[in-house]
Amino acid sequence: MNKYIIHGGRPLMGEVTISGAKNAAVAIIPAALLVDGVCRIENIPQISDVTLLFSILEELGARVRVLNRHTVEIDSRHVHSTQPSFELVRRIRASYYLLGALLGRFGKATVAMPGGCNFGVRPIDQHVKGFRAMGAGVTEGNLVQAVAKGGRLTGAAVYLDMVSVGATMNIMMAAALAEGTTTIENAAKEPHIVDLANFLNSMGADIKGAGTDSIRIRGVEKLNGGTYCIIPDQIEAGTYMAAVAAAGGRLLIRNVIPKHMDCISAKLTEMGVTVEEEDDTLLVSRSGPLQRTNVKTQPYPGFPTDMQPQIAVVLSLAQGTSLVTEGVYGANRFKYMDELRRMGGQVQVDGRVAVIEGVEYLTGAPVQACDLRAGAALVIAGLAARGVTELTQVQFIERGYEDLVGKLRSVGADIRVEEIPEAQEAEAHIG
Ligand SMILES: CC(=O)N[C@H]1[C@@H](OP(=O)(O)OP(=O)(O)OC[C@H]2O[C@@H](n3ccc(=O)[nH]c3=O)[C@H](O)[C@@H]2O)O[C@H](CO)[C@@H](O)[C@@H]1O
Ligand SMILES: C=C(OP(=O)(O)O)C(=O)O
Repeated sequence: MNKYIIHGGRPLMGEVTISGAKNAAVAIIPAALLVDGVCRIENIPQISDVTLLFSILEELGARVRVLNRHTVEIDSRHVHSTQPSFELVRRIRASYYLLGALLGRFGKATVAMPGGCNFGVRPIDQHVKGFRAMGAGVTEGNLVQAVAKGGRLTGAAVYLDMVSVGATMNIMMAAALAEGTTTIENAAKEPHIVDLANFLNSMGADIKGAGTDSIRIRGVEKLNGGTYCIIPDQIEAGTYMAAVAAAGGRLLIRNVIPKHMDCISAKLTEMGVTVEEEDDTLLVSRSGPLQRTNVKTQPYPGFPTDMQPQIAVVLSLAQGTSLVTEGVYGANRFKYMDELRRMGGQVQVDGRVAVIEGVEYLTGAPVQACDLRAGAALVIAGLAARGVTELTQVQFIERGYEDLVGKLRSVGADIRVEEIPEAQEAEAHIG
């Protein structure tokens, strides 16, 4: 296991290039199982969730050929299993997409309940409701088993009880090869929903309305191979923006879709950060003091929950008192606040609301990542803090950020990876 050692207090200066979007890639890779041909996928981020999905697909019989750092070819013509192994599936959230993809293509799937960041219970009842509406029999337990009546799903009208990214994408996948038309109402509108629809359409699907709250999928007989390039990662870009806001400096962020960043740019601008947009870049700088503001996380185009910990760290350094309301998950997404307190953050959590009294500076300390974005937020805190921060449990960060340490080092951050000796690791586990 590794840890990150961060010497804080250096402004970030230079350029950083954003990788492909994690939450698009982790849907598009399983969606390649729907394709009876070869998909060439470009701009794949090099993150551990992606590596794990490749292993799962290979185990099912798909051929995954890595062409270069960011391009793969997936050939799903010879898939021979619809039951990925429990051990692999339970490590990531996105494995729920295996259900929609396998059920859509082969009429059956047996998949363990997914893992991912632990924010308390993360049910998949809306996914299951959609599959059942489309004529699947579904049994739930540690394993979710789904079988389409007559071997093929039938198009249906699905109204989601809450806006769910996962359910919208999973139902879209299942419906792509169903008999007839499926509609999803109250659908999620995140950029990765549109990206998945574009991927499937480029392979021959007939999906309209992605990016609105009403999506219509006309089932087709077959999807053929093709080439697709994944969108840039909104949250990775937002994380670098938050890092400049907290540590100061001036960063040119390349390979972004500025429209996707509006919800984050608007908040940072309110706080006194300068954000200048060009075609596919953002120039972000902060020299003066940070101003307080309130943030509430919401489905897109609202402020993303996956940026909540990072913005909270920035607000912990702003003048005055800010409120951060977690509108998508519950208080469990505030677990990292204990670690921020160790660094001198003045924060209190009351249910879904965190009250943040800005402090003049944070102080480096030994802290632990409890999930992916919490880990990224603590890196940002470490970059801005006085002194040295030692961050452990960084495997969470590596689930979703490609080479975070290398990219930060290239813009002047003093951060390095250190291996934790086995003896120390064992001690930490006993403690
Ligand atoms: C792999 C992936 O893309 N993960 C993202 C996805 O997670 P995920 O797809 O799990 O998130 P959802 O949008 O489904 O969840 C939104 C809310 O709805 C609830 N819910 C969801 C489905 C369901 O069947 N029943 C139910 O009650 C969830 O508990 C949560 O409170 O979107 C989240 C919200 O943008 C992001 O934080 C995650 O990074
Ligand atoms: C919550 C996240 O990921 P996952 O849903 O994969 O756990 C995230 O990307 O912030």
